[in-house]
Amino acid sequence: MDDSVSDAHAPTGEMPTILQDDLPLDGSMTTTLSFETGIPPAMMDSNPPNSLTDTLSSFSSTHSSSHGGNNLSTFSSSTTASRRSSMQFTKHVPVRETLNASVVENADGALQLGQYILKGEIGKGAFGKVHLAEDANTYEKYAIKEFSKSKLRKKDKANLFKLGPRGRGRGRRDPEAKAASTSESPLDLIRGEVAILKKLHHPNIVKLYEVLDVANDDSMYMVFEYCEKGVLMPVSLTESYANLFSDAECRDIFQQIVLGIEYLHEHDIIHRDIKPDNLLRSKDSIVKIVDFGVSEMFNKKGDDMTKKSAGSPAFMAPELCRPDHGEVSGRATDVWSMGVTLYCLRYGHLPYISDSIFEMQHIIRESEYKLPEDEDPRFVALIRSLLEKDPSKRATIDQLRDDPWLTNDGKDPLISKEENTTNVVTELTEADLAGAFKKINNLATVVKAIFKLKRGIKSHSPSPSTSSLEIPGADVSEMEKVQDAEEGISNAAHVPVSSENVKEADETQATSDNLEKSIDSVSLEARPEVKEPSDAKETQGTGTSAPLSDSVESEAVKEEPQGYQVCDMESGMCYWVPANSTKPAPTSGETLVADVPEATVKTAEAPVIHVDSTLEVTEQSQTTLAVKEEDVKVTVPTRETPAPRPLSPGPEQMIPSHDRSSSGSTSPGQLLNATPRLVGKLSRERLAMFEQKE
Ligand SMILES: Nc1ncnc2c1ncn2[C@@H]1O[C@H](COP(=O)(O)OP(=O)(O)OP(=O)(O)O)[C@@H](O)[C@H]1O
Repeated sequence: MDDSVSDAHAPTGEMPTILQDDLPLDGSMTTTLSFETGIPPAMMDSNPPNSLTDTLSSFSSTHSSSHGGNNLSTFSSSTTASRRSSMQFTKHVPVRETLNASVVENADGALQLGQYILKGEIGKGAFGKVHLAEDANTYEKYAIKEFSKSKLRKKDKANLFKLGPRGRGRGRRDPEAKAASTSESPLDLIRGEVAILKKLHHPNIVKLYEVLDVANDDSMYMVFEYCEKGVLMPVSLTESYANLFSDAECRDIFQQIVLGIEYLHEHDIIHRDIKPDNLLRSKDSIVKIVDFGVSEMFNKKGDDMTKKSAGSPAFMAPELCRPDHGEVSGRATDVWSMGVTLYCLRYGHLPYISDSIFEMQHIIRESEYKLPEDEDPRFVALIRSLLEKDPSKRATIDQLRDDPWLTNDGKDPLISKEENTTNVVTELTEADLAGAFKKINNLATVVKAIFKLKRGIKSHSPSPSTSSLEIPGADVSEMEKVQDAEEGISNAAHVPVSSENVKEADETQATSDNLEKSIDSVSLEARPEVKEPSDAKETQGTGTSAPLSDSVESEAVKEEPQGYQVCDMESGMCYWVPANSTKPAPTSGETLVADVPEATVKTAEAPVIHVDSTLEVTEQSQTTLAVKEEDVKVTVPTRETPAPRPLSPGPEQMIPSHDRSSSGSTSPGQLLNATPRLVGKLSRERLAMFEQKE
């Protein structure tokens, strides 16, 4: 190996021992190669060049047209060419893991973490701040993501009652590994992301350099390459982004996204949360795919079938917008999200807009988006092939390679697939996961769980009373068992939809010292009875809680709610709780409210009720968690009543396409059993509301 070629951006300091598993199989550690000329590192391995320059020039001459340079647009010929020359497969530097880091104040009064001088906050993630940092020795800039361990722990607690290997980037593991890890530390939520990022080496994937844990402190850190130009564009549900990209810029950006995703897919990694927010740009305008928090790595080559839903609802593929969706192709869902992203880049707004997750899911499944009449027909064809509702007919990455718009009729082709994907990604192993961080105490042994519900009643005042509460069956091993059964329930994406609900929740959250952003938010919304249009285009309608965008041609007809809808704001998954004559869940007082600390309740008359109270789990035994709280009962399935269905509360109760006549038989018990989540008892006010409605 030629170690003389180094990664100019790699931080200084001792390199850790390189595990076999960290070594790219293709020798990419030896290379600093032009992405434009794209010399495969494998070629370097098999035919070591006499000099790097020789190899570059000879290879370049045979690939001189690989990026065309023929693009007629000013952007492409000037900016793109120079930018591409700086897109490099730099030397693969293994991720360093520092377990006993400290933050100290240096002589200049600045905070310093290891060799990184913290320069200020540049963003906020779900688990903490993002800092701009500078290497004290090289002055190279980095983005350092800070994670609060306590937030992660709380998130993990919430996940105890959810399913499966979920959370931030847990890769799919083999059964043995899964069995071995019956419960995991809060840091496992990041361990999966770190483990995946360790494997990746591509110009369009953000580079993770180091992970630092500060002992006896709440913080841990991930050191990323700095993407100076920030996110591609802000996406809003209410406003259009005015600073639109030109045709050539759009093409250039989308080409880079295609190359990054091709690399991931080729190595059996599904991103699952592609959107402009997760696409940053370096100072050279190189697109960097970030945030592998919900990504998944498949063990079996080509097996991308997943039952998980993840990602932000507005970018979610139609096949994921069904609670009972079963297995779907992860690659196809990424392609859909790429289509939504491209639409945003081109027009500055989303193709499907609603501030209700329910409506969003409905229109994604049933409605069409609008395109300008004078749009380039090549672009129209491309967007249609990406936003194809049938995943089996949706464009594949291979097909995109020859797309006329993307390649500008062949004048601006992509580098070859071989060049793009040569850097081999090795399979994710338990060693990767275990090695990513030092272990901390098993969360399953953590007895005290803080469970908060926000109650800020808009049109109803609370009248608290006190009761002693019990949670039967909150046994972690039992929860593990139901995890698999619950596979169909969505995975928690870390970024909630930017809906009004979320905004309200956020506002309320901001007033609470204790509220933790890290834990999922849940919304309870009134659900209109939906008449499913036989042909979506024939039906005009309004949304449940907000007018839909002009760009949406059809959706549900609104009627008086006959129950309510429970939505996980982060995953976008909703389930329907009927309020019919059988006195279902709400009036029984057994069912509701959330598995997370923050909830809003919507009904037709009282649009939003914030549920706001705090539960403190004070004891745990095999079957019981005792909780003190006002008017709230928290419960999970008991051993005697295992979850009968993989999904809550069963397809016939799931919105929006079920037959309402068949939904009345759902009992609170069924919902409870099928939903191994924390379930709260309704407050008196809330119960009264439902009783009045009946
Ligand atoms: N590598 C980076 N370079 C420059 N800025 C960054 C980088 N990573 C993050 N940021 C900034 O910080 C903001 C928040 O980071 P991030 O996107 O990771 O948060 P998030 O999506 O809420 O993530 P998470 O849920 O993973 O914590 C970004 O919008 C961006 O402005």
